[in-house]
Amino acid sequence: KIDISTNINGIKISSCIMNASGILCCTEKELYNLMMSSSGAVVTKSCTIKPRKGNLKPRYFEWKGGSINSMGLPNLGIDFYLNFLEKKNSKKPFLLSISGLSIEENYLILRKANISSNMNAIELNLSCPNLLEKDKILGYDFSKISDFLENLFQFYKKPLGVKLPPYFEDFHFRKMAFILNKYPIYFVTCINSLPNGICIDINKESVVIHPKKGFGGIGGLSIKPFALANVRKFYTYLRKDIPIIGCGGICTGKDVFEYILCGASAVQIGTQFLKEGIPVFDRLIKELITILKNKNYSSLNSFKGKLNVF
Ligand SMILES: O=C1NC(=O)NC(C(=O)O)N1
Repeated sequence: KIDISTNINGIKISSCIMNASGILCCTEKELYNLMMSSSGAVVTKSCTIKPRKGNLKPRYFEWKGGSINSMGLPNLGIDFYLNFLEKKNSKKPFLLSISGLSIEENYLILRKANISSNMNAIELNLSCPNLLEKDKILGYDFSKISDFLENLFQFYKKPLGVKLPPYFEDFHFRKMAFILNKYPIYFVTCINSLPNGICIDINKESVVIHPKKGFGGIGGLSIKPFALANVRKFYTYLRKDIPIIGCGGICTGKDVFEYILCGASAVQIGTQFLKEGIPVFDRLIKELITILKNKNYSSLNSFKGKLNVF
């Protein structure tokens, strides 16, 4: 019997494969579909204090190498998601993603969330690259994050994980891990999209998305090597009791296996979920189980983090 369930700091997740925040997880129907699907958990669209329309369209584009997006956090507002969580009657774990446009807005949202009992954890998005109102990704401002988390954990005592942007230099991984290791961080999700790429349509000789002169977050196949590296680095530098959720370019069961091998305890599916829809979860589960069977592994712990290096 192959067991692909996982445990994120006490949150038991039946299957280690779930959706990534932002993909088909904004409206009541989308959340209901995810709740009834084989996704191990439901991660909601990052929300703000008020509903938000998001950036002008076209704001999403796919090509064989992945996706580019500048959605701009379109969402139904924190009250909608808290209300949905109160009403839901499913046992499936929910990660409520939040992304205030300012530190103060994050406090406001978290104070509201502090009252709700029906979510399993917050996924604090520190890495949205597509906000016209801001020129900096919070995840790259180490001193601001440090102050923010210091204040946040004075009043927020419920399970809370963070969603990080990609880092590229060892010094940055060490710096970020040093900050996170000071706090009761429930999990770390690596990575959000690669910020500010552009894709071009040579027929029109133009960019393919409207906002920010065509610059947007890159997701899908082409970012997997960077996402795997971020999982591996944080697995190396974070406290051993902080589980890592891998995200970025997962298209097959083999990709899921690679993330667990790097140290991830679970994975999130973004671009491929948007391309394939709800059936992606059953396909990835089947493919992962086949790989574990062929390798004679009975659970994720048989090989989690055991990446060989030369
Ligand atoms: O955190 C985010 N990452 C993205 O790639 N896009 C969305 C968005 O723009 O709403 N947010």
